[in-house]
Amino acid sequence: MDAAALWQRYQDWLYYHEGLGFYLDVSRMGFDDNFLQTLQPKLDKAFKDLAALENGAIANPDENRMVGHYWLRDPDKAPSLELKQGIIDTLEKIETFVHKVHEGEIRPPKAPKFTDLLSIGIGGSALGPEFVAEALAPDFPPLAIHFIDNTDPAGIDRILTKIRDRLASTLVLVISKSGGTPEPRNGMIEVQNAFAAQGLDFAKHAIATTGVGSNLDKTAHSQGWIDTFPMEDWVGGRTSELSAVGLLPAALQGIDIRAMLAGAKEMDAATRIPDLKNNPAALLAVSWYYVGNGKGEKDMVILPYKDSLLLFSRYLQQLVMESLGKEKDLDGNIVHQGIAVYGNKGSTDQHAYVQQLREGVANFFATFIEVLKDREGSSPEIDPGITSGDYLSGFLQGTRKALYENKRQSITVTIPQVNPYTVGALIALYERAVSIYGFLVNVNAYHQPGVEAGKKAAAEILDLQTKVVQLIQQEGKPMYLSQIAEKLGATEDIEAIYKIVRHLAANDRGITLHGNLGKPNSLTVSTT
Ligand SMILES: O=P(O)(O)OC[C@H]1O[C@](O)(CO)[C@@H](O)[C@@H]1O
Repeated sequence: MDAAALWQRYQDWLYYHEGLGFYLDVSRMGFDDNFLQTLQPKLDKAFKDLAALENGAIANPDENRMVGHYWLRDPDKAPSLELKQGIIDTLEKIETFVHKVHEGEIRPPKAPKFTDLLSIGIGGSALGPEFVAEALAPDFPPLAIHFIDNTDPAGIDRILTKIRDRLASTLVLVISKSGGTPEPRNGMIEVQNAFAAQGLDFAKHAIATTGVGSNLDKTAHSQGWIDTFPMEDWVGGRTSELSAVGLLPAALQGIDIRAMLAGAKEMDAATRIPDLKNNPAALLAVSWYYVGNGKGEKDMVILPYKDSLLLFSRYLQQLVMESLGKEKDLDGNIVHQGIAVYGNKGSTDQHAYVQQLREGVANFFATFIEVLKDREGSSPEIDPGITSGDYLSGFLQGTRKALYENKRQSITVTIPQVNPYTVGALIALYERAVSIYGFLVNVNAYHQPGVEAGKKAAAEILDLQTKVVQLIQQEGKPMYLSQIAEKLGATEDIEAIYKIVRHLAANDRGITLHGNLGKPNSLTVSTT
């Protein structure tokens, strides 16, 4: 396509939303009118299905749940007065609580005010709060946030060491919808130990966001924690940033949560329009469908040219991959759907993996996230008439052009600046695009059976570990791995047994390995 035709295509397809100051450019995706015509019936159906979803249809058949994250920013859209009131009440409760914490009315027993916030959660109960903290937290927030988002002991130590001197003024927020996920439970217990070691009353520092009636909810109530906040049944983890999950930590950091909700509401209104050219979420979903043949054949590389949006790709990774990565479609056919997502930030990535994007395997499409405003205040000139921001902008344009010249397709999302309003809008945009794409490829975007399988397998390993240790202790003499496996009636699990004892031995857990470490069959295992 020559320059004039490309410029025309750019203008023909440019989406602009005045209220949000938001642009979407899909001109560098190669679809044509023919393709769009073919897809139109599916798209019309997706619009209808999505409207039904927003009206309260059961969209998650195997869990018999509604999917209502859209109602969080527009409670009038909730399908019942009770749900609407619940949303309003939770928001007010968050604001009242946060005000009291900031004013020192809710305070720790041994300090005048809370100074730090330790958020414990994983997946959807961490990625949104982490992304928003990185994007929006003020430089000197009323409470500085820290995250424990894994069961890595060294990772937990790192955070606890960092806040050791301020534990007495740390508010701990445990987030878990199910209230039974092992990683946050482990984090919570480790943090409880750290509080106990300093003679601090953990319960007087702790709050939880969780499903009403969950184990975590029960623990919080029975131990007399400061408060609990509900995570509604109809909000999935990966779409929970604008529920109490994300709003509470954001507000505690001094982020304007009403503006986040307003941005999302405005984007929801824009993406509800059943007309491709006037609906940015549909434009995204259709572009993804086109480029990956409706089978996710191309990876989505997210390139935000703004440091504060660094974690957007990690956030989107869960939203997109946990929603769309499915073995079966809604009719039970094996489809192995999904779109792989990765990314970091520009222009940093240009010095890392953009070389491959331009010249290597063409298995991706890029999404540039452009922010028009460089910084608050004026910029010094680096070269005559040129600022650092001009460089950043130039690098974005240059990379987009270089990719296009090599037949690598791209989308460009442009926002005026990074603020609560635009971040709320970005979250809503991708939530809706994922929903539409899910309907286009006919998968249930609201469950995650694959993750459940991994959790089950992990629980079996821990069960096996208990049995292995008991056996070695009972036998009281060195045993070969094959003997352990046989005695436990677990010959198929010999590799797992080997890895269990190797891990225990590496951590001085009362197990020793003798023999050639490179030849597992030669090893004997005994108590230390
Ligand atoms: O909030 P919870 O119940 O602890 O779950 C955390 C995460 O785990 C998952 O269920 C996957 O295992 C995610 O969908 C969820 O965001």
